[in-house]
Amino acid sequence: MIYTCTLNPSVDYIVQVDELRIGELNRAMKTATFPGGKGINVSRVLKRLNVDNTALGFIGGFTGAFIEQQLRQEHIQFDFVKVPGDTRINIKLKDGKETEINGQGPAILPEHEEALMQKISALSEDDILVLAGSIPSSLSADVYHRMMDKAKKANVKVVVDTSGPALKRLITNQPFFVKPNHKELSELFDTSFYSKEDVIVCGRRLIELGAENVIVSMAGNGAFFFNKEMTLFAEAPKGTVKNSVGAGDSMVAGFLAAYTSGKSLETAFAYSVATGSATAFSEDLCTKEKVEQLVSEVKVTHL
Ligand SMILES: Nc1ncnc2c1ncn2[C@@H]1O[C@H](COP(=O)(O)OP(=O)(O)OP(=O)(O)O)[C@@H](O)[C@H]1O
Ligand SMILES: O=P(O)(O)OC[C@@]1(O)O[C@H](CO)[C@@H](O)[C@@H]1O
Repeated sequence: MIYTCTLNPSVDYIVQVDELRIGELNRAMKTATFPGGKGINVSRVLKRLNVDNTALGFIGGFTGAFIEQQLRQEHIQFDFVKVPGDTRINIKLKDGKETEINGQGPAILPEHEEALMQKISALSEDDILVLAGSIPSSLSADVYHRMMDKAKKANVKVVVDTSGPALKRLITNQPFFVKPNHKELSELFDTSFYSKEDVIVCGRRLIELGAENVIVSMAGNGAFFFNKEMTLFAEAPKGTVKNSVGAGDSMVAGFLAAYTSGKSLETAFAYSVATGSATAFSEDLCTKEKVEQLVSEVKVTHL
């Protein structure tokens, strides 16, 4: 079973305005509300790709109830730890550009953290654990590290989709799969990228540091795949971007859906890119039909 873990889920409130005027009254042309948070997005896309999974994490209040209700409607299993306080609301403002304001989220108490750790300890070999998203400020920065230790003791494969110091700390713990975008990768090595070769150098360094499989996404400019045996590149399919929120999470889901169904790593990489673009070209997260349609457009080359 695949388990996703979202320490700080969100209700994503999408607000579309003609032109955002700071300091003035803006009237929305369109609004929408989605259950969000990186792990929850991975869960939703996996389910759309017919992969059963369970969403873990912390949830609370009326916003938490909304997320649970939406997941129930989509027949996604969840086993959240309930916390006092409301799950955050993240505002995604669209006026041709995308401006995001992510909330803080409720405080997590030690007993809640312990309850989640117990769920992680109960995972077993053949399970995959996806650790995705930011760490709430009330938890210590090494929380993912401790979760990963528990999971690895039980031979659980761990997938990491986070950034900054948390990502740096986790790489040496040999995650099965990580998916930074090019900006997160350059920040990780405190450098700037001027060419694709620069990206390749840092991508390969993640493998040397311990990651088993790495995808580095570069939005419309395609993506790289790295492991000990190969380096691959894929162009992103062409299309009109409607929403990039969750495109990266969709890549994680696409890769895992293909990999767990026994496809080769090359094919899983192509699925990953197709799934990311299928979400980028959709209002909400992608559909399976859109992914199937785009995957034939993704040409993978060995470098
Ligand atoms: N302009 C685009 N054209 C085609 N595909 C795109 C475009 N932007 C994003 N994608 C698809 O989405 C994937 C992930 O995009 P990106 O590199 O922005 O990841 P990310 O920053 O992790 O995303 P997120 O917005 O979810 O944080 C890309 O690899 C690509 O498949
Ligand atoms: O604040 P974090 O945890 O870094 O990111 C949260 C978030 O921006 O990521 C998802 C898209 O990847 C959204 O659903 C959600 O609002």
